[in-house]
Amino acid sequence: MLPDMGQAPPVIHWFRRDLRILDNTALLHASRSYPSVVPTYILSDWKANHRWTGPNRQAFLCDSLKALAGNLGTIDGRLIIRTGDPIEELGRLVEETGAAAIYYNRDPDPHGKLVEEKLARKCSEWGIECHGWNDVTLHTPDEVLTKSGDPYRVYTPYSNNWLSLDKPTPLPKPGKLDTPKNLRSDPLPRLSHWNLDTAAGGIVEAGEKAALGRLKTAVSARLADYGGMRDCPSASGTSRLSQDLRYGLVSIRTVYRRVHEARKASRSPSTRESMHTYIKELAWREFYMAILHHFPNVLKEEFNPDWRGLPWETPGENFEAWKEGRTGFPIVDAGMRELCETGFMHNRVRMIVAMFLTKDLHIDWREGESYFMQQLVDGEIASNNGGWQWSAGTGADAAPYFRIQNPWSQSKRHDPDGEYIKRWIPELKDVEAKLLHEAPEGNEPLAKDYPLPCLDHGEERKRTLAIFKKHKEQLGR
Ligand SMILES: Cc1cc2nc3c(=O)[nH]c(=O)nc-3n(C[C@H](O)[C@H](O)[C@H](O)COP(=O)(O)OP(=O)(O)OC[C@H]3O[C@@H](n4cnc5c(N)ncnc54)[C@H](O)[C@@H]3O)c2cc1C
Repeated sequence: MLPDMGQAPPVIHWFRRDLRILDNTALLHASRSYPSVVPTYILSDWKANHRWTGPNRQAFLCDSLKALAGNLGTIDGRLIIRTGDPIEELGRLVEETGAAAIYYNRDPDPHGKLVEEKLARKCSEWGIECHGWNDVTLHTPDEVLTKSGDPYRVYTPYSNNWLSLDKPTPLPKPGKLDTPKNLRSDPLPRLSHWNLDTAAGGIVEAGEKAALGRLKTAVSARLADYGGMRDCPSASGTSRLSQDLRYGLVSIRTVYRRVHEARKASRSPSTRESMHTYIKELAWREFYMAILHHFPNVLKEEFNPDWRGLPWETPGENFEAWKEGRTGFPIVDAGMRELCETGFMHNRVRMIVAMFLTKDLHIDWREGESYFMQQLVDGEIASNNGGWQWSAGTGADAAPYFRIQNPWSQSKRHDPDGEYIKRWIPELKDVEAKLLHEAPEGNEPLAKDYPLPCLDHGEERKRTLAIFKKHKEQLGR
């Protein structure tokens, strides 16, 4: 039996990475253009193993969908969940509901874009409208180009241009959605839907309300000293909004606007400077999305052609030790354990562990990129690829290959009292802080049950320089 839909046909809003009702471009347009909206989420049906995701992000997705279903109820909407191929499932839903259009916010990832192209073709076959909106970024990749119309390859000129553009303002909450009754929905998913077992225990709370709470805390208590604290992994000095931006629990317009207004209202030059620094981080996010858009080959190869074909080592025992936080380098191990236990790692430490993997263990950045995608709740293809290629020295505007961070001095500089290290490595809680930032003398481990360093940083640094130099010479550069 067809659902009771009254006279006018409904429209489908296809939720993807915009799991909120406030300031949601496509949802607002759908609700304004049609009297009734079918809010839909299509679950993927891969099982157990995925190269690009894992239990932490899926657990956060499950909880965010649950929160979304609740929020939709407040505006007479009902979340309809289906499972499988999005085009087939949307086609079925169009048939069942007689929907006149599909609305969605565009996905910046290459796979998402292919699906959108296919959907547009299908919608014209089905004789219905198809409306995609930019919502994930403040500016699309094609809005921020050089004077000659080319994509930027370097961050600073990109960000100068990006900062100079007028920013879109947040949109209001939609009115009533009046989702047709009697539509079938699959149940809200649990991890078992993907045959996944358990996720990390320390994942931040999911859902739009929690994300707006984090934004409020960031603006009122963290960003005034962002410039001073953002490199201190033991402090709560950053916004912690990355997973919220990844799933669209809060919109980038709202984040920008709140920070921009707080900055304007502040009389303190250092607060204003800090908030400006924060806004420039939002530009890094869009820079990497623009790189992925214009140069999708970065997912397969090095952005900088000079470094394609470098001889990486086969991952072995040391790769496992890196993943498990057992390398004997306390700052590296603390970061990897934070990742395991919370699905998050502080940015400064991400850089340290990524450089350690590529420059000390000589393991291909793609191995680290994939492992991060499986663990991170905020796993974002563009930022993750950008971060890994930056650390490996192979990416757009990357650290030059010869600037190899020393994990011991990084640790001393950014975690001088060892607070972060001791938080994640309880075996080291009684070790004097200064000993955490240098290779232990002789063959004495820092503590019982904590391993000796798995390598000599000085030696591996020399090897890396030699490998990169030889590769460059072979290319005749
Ligand atoms: C190897 C490596 C892998 C990374 N992988 C990811 C990833 O998968 N997803 C992800 O969102 N970020 C990634 N980053 C960037 C950065 O580490 C995180 O965005 C940041 O730690 C999130 O914490 P926050 O929200 O408190 O950040 P804040 O310091 O509060 O920054 C605010 C927002 O700006 C954006 N941002 C900040 N720094 C960067 C950056 N360097 N590149 C791109 N965007 C940035 C994020 O959206 C972040 O939420 C990676 C960095 C490295 C070095």
